[in-house]
Amino acid sequence: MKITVIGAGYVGLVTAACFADLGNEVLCVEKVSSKLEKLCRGISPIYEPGLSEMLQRNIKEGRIQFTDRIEEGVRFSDVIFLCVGTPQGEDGKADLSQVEEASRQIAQNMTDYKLIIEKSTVPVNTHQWVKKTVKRYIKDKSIDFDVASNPEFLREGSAIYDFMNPDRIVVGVESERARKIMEELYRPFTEKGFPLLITTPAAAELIKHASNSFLAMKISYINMIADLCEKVGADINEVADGMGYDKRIGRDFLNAGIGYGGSCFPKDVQAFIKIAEDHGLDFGLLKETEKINRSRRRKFLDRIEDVLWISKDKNIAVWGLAFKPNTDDIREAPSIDIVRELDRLGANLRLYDPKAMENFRYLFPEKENISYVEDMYDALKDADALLIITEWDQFKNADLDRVKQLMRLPIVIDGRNVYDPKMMKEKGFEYYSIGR
Ligand SMILES: NC(=O)C1=CN([C@@H]2O[C@H](COP(=O)(O)OP(=O)(O)OC[C@H]3O[C@@H](n4cnc5c(N)ncnc54)[C@H](O)[C@@H]3O)[C@@H](O)[C@H]2O)C=CC1
Ligand SMILES: O=C(O)[C@H]1O[C@H](OP(=O)(O)OP(=O)(O)OC[C@H]2O[C@@H](n3ccc(=O)[nH]c3=O)[C@H](O)[C@@H]2O)[C@H](O)[C@@H](O)[C@@H]1O
Repeated sequence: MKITVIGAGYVGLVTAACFADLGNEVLCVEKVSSKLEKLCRGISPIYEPGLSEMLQRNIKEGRIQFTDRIEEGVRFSDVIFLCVGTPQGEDGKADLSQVEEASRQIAQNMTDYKLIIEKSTVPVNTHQWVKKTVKRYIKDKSIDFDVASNPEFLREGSAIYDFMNPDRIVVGVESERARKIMEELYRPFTEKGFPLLITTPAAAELIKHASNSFLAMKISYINMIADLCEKVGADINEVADGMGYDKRIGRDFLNAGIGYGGSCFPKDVQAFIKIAEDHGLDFGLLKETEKINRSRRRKFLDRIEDVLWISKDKNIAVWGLAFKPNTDDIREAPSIDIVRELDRLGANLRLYDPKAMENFRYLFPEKENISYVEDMYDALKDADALLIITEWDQFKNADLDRVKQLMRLPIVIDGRNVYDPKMMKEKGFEYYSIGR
């Protein structure tokens, strides 16, 4: 099948690469010239495990191409995925200007039938607005078109695996024609037994926001339990394991820590609160979810101040800047608030992340008290404390004897519960983690 993907970000690029890898012919439209220039040279502008190799393979075999010309994208195929950004806008509402712009551009270039598929996360009933916009801007009003909702559930860091092995595929359609195209598109998945749910577009849009908000709520819930564990001397991991064995609860997303970040949970929870509000409902549960999440970063900073007494002039090593492991994405990462505050307090910070340092440097350029190191152990020389903010595997597998040897003081403040407290104590560390 021929497919057009608009927007080559984390979702668009993975969608384009995976559909190409499944044998489709894909044209990906990206308006940012620096990204496009890289893509045309076969270089992924983002880090996502396996993505570069997949892109290169499919470029070589002629199944994927890139352009910045939307008219080319509209001409190329009848199936157009909208994978543009829907960032947080004013008052926490989703900013839909990229969706509106792309819908308008598609309409202005349409000369025959198109199926426009929202893959971006959008508020319920956005498909109505996309339809209205296309109807307004289309030149030939007799041209038929459909709008479908096909939310994406991939996680950064395991995006290709998630896309290729979905728990479910959700497709919201209004016409038989659209349903048939979507079923054909996802046949390689349904043939392997992955479930495909056909719903209305409104239900599909809601499923996405409801799922993300539920997962965020699960994280805030376990973080509250972690606080309780600290008060009563229980271990949050034991509690989470004990809860997780119950199939109705499940162990996933019960990892306590410094809270969720990333480009989606924070903005999607906010947007869902606003969506409810727009329909006269007070989603207090999600407001609390958000409040708990925000307080995690402050709590971690308070812990640092409690342990070090004064952060000023202390040498602090920071391991992990990305909002989660296996990505270079730092959008809404807890590291941002933590580094900003420690910088304000006058600490000397030596930062390390396997993939996210380039992005972090844009926000925090190197200066007298902020430096970046290429080797995680170099961050530790004469350090008064080590902070762990992202649970990359290389931190889990660190040579702890070497860590201790390099540091001035063997203090580790771990925001992601990477190590076993008993083992750390035996090794002579002063070790602080979450909920244990
Ligand atoms: N990042 C993630 O893990 C997931 C994101 N989503 C949702 O998918 C959507 C996209 O997210 P990301 O890929 O993270 O965003 P992103 O910001 O990384 O990518 C969006 C891309 O679209 C491009 N773009 C915008 N308007 C365009 C236009 N008119 N023509 C051509 N290119 C255009 C932008 O330049 C940008 O490169 C959002 O709604 C997000 O909530 C859903 C599931 C997972
Ligand atoms: O809509 C989206 O963009 C995506 O949002 C999340 O994916 P993502 O943000 O990429 O990564 P997650 O693995 O969900 O982690 C999000 C944040 O929650 C934190 N987290 C996750 C799990 C956990 O148990 N505890 C916890 O603090 C992570 O550290 C991270 O900061 C969802 O998991 C995806 O299903 C969804 O498609």
